[in-house]
Parts: sequence; C-alpha cells; structure tokens
Amino acid sequence: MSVQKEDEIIGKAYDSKLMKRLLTYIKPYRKYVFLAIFMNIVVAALPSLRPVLTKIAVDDKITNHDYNGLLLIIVALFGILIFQSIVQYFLTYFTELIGQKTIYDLRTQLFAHVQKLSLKYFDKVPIGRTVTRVTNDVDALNEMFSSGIVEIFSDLFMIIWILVFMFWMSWSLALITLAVFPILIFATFLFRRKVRETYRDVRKHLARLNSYMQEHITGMNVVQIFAKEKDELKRFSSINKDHKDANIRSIFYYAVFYPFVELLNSIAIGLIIWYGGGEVIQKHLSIGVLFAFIQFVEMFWRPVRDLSEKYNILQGAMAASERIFKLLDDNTFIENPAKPISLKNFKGEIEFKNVWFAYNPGEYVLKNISFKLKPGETVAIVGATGAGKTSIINILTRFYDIEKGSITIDGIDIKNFHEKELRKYIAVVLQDVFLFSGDVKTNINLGNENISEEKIIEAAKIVGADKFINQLPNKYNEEVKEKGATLSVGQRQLISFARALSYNPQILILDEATSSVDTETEKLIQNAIEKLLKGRTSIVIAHRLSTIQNADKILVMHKGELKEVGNHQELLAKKGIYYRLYQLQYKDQEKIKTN
Ligand SMILES: Nc1ncnc2c1ncn2[C@@H]1O[C@H](COP(=O)(O)OP(=O)(O)OP(=O)(O)O)[C@@H](O)[C@H]1O
Repeated sequence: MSVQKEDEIIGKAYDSKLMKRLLTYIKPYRKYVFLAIFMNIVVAALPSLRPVLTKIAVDDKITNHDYNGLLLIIVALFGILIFQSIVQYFLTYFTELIGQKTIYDLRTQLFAHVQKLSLKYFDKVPIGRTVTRVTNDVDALNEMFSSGIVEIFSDLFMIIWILVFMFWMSWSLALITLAVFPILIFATFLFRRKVRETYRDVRKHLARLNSYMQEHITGMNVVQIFAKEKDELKRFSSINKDHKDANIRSIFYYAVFYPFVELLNSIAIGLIIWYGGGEVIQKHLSIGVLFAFIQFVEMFWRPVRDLSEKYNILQGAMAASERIFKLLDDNTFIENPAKPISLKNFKGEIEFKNVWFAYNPGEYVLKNISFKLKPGETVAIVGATGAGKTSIINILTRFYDIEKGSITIDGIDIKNFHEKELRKYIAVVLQDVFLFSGDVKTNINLGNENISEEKIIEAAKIVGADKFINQLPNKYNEEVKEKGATLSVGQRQLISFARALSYNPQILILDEATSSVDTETEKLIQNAIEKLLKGRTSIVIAHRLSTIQNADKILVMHKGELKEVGNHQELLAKKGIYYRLYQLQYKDQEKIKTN
C-alpha cells in the first residue's frame, strides 16, 4: 500500500485485535484505570440524584410548606455538587495521567524502533510520514486513552442511571421520553457515515499539506534562487483550499447534527409536558415527578450526544493505531548474528570477494566486486556519478546487506559482527556533513562521555579546526544551529573530521566533498585528511588529486563494475578509463597546483 493511501485509511471504529494490542499499553496502569472507572460510576450517578431531590422538594416540602425540609434539600443539592466537583477533579487527573503515561511509553518504543530500522526503510518511507506516526498519530491515541475509554464508561453509566431512575419514577413518562429515540439513532447513524467520509478527506488533504510544506521548506533555497515563490504559493493555496473546504464540509455536518439533537430534545420535553401535564391535571401524577422528568430529559441527551463524538475519537484512534502498529511491525532490520564475534587484535584488513549488491531486487548496482586492503592502506575509489562508489561504503558499514559474495574484516565476514561492534571499528565522514543542534563540543563527541573535553580539543587541534573554533564567541560551547546553518562549508567539514578523529576508529571511510572552498581552507582540509588517513585502513571516495596520488590503490568504478585497480602512475600508463577520467576531471586541479 502506498504511504499516501496509508494516511487515508479510516477503518473501523472498533477492531478487537487492535484494541487488545492497545490495551497492553494501559496494562501497567490498570490500577488507575479501575480507579477512574469506579469514580466514573459515582460521578455518573450523582447528577441523576438531582431530579430525584427536586421531586421530593416539590411534592413533599413545597406543597406541605416545610421550609426546614426545603432548606435541607437545598443543602443536599449543594453538597452533591461540591462532592461531584471533587470527584471530577481526581477523575480528570487520573484519566490524563493514564493517557500521558501510555503515550510516553508508546513514543519511546516508536523512537527506539525507528532508530533500529535499516536505511532500506527510510528509502521507501518519506521522513514526514514517520514523524507523523510518532507525533500526530500518537496524539490521536492519547485522546482515546485519556478521555475516550474512560468517558465512554461514564456516558454509558449515566444513561443507565437515568433510565433506572426514570422507570422507577414513572414508566409511562420514561417510555414517552424514549419515543424520539429511534429518530435519534437513525440521525446518529447518518451523521457518523458522513463524518467518516469527511474525516478521511480532511486527513488526506492534511497529509498533502504537510508533505508539501516539509518539502518546500527543505528546498527553500532552490525556490528562492529560481524566484519560484509566486508559483509555489499558488500551488500551496490550492492545496490549502482543498484542506479548508474539506474541513468546512465536515463542520457542516456537525452544524446540522447538533441543533437537530437539540430539536429532538425539545420535542421530548414538549411531549413530557403535554402528556405529563395532562396526567398531573387528572391527578395521576405528582407535579414533582413532572419537574424531575424535565430535568432527566435534558440530562439524558448529553451522554447520548457525547457517545457519537466518542465514536469519532475511537475511529481516529483505531486508524492511528493501525498505522503505528504497521511501523512497529516493520522489520526492515539488519540481522545480527546469534553469537556475534568480537575482534581481540584488530589489524584492519578488508576484503571484498565477488560482491553483488542491489537496492531493489534484481537491479544490481555493484557487480562482482573484489579487492583487498592491507592494514593501514588507503584506497581511493573513483568513477563517474552513479558508478557505485557510495554503495561500496553503504555495504561495508552494513547500512544495506549484500546479495552475493562476502566482505571480510581481518578474515571474518562482517555478518558475524554485531552491527554496533562493526560500526565501532569504522568512522564515516560524509560529503554532506550533518551537524546537530547543540554546541560545537557535543557535535564532535556526539554526546559520548568517554570522549573527554581534552580529547575533543586534541582532535580539533590535529585536524586544524581549533583555530576557527577559538575565534567563536563561546569557543567549544558555541551553539550550533540546526544542520550547522551558522557555519561555513569548510568549517563544518573540519568539525566532522574532528568528530571522526575523536572516535579514533581503526577503519576510516571518507566521502570527500566536491564543494570548492577557499585556498586557505582547502589547505587545512588537505592537511586534515592526511592526518586522518595516517595509520588506519581507509577508503576514500576521492575528488582531490592529492588524495588520489597518495593512495596505495585506486579502484576505478564504471557502471557498478570494478574496471581498473592500481596506483596513480600505473593507471595513467594503462591509458584506460582512469586516464580519460584524469584528463577530464583532475588535470585542472594539477594546473591549479602548479600555478
Ligand atoms: N537508496 C537507493 N535506492 C535505490 N537505488 C539507489 C539508491 N542509492 C543509489 N542508488 C542507485 O545505485 C547506483 C549507484 O549509486 P551510488 O550512490 O553508489 O553512486 P556513486 O558512484 O556514489 O555516485 P555519486 O558520485 O553521484 O555519488 C545509481 O544508479 C543510483 O541510482
């Protein structure tokens, strides 16, 4: 099912399988749930006592001119109200507590799960959808866990209590009150059907609105540089209008349904006054009962109307939980071995043996790749765009698993390591440096407390980042904005080098940035790279001629195949793909160097 479609599911209002699974989240807090249900029974019964007391006041006290008795009834009524407010306070507190605690657990579980998912999952699901699961969808459940489930009990109890008291006082008037009930049920049925349709529409348009916003904020620089603001605003306005119209349609049904329920309520009261009044005149009924019934009818309608609203909450929650569970059941994981191996004496030898790899089944992007790297060697991978360079990195780090062949480190297949262990050996510096919001320090050690401040500064000094960091107003404590927006490209790269170095990995993977920086920064970066590569087995997707010339080996990739292997001089002498690539891409760099 497409993700778009997934957002349009509205499903059933009640699905026992989903509900069973949802209830497991409340289980740890069941004592609060029972307490809340008990308080609900009490709270639901209290309002029904009011008409009963009114009847006593009218029939026994007022007609008999019993002022003291009347005062007592008023005190009792007041007492009930106070008591009801107190119980209501605790009830609200406990229901919110249940809701908040359960969604806290669920959110934590979701985030932990998302972190474990392999990159394959993120290839197929847009980020916005995953974020929606953890935020909006979980919120929909909050409403159900807190008010939903518990209040359904309260509404049902209230209806039961009112019915009990009504039939106890006068069964004929009770039946008259219920006369309009079939119409109400029919109206509710129609209302629910219409609201369900509009609810789906609103969701669909909201999902479109969100993804449009997200995409355009991310690509704001492209929008602005090509002066596309007007066109984009036009498109956005049309999506926004669809969303608004869908909402207005849904409000229309609410606007019709609620007054209609009020109308039915008034008709019921009219019937009571007409029939009950006649009974009072004929002295078959006391006036107090008539008063009580008018109150009962007014009270009766609220929980009935609320129940149809609860239906919507339940429906939204069921659909949300279906989407949440789908994410929780997504097992796009990298499988870890039952008995993972840990290397004692790490040497750092890497070997690819006849490796075949495809992102999508059957579409091989790496074909029969074999090469060997001795400990401490540096290999540079070169090739045209789309040749498969990044894919080699992706499979060595096990972001993806290979189809055929083997990759070994010190003779051991990487599938025999726990993925965490494997990634402990390797540090990756990507072309697109990702900085998190926080300070410079935590962007270097990524919050790892084993990497002390001294080590951070030492790493920054070695790669030559400390000079610019020391010029920042707060030095290592300087705040870094989201994605490092306040730093230059070169500065971001230097920080990422310091990050890699502070982790002191045995294997280093480096995707050299192609972006041009000023000569001074370029020199800094080249120096930093040299220091980073020293003494470790390194794989570099190389764009700098200096890196390539210093590499022990160069792998020349072409359309997923390894076409040539050798060092710079050997490959030039061959006059093959590398030679042509050199003429096209790297010669200019040499010219700049010699100038
Ligand atoms: N996540 C993915 N899902 C499906 N196909 C992918 C994915 N990533 C890359 N590819 C495809 O795999 C092939 C190799 O891509 P790769 O990123 O390894 O190339 P590259 O040599 O690193 O290119 P560049 O120099 O442009 O970064 C390309 O045809 C690309 O379209």
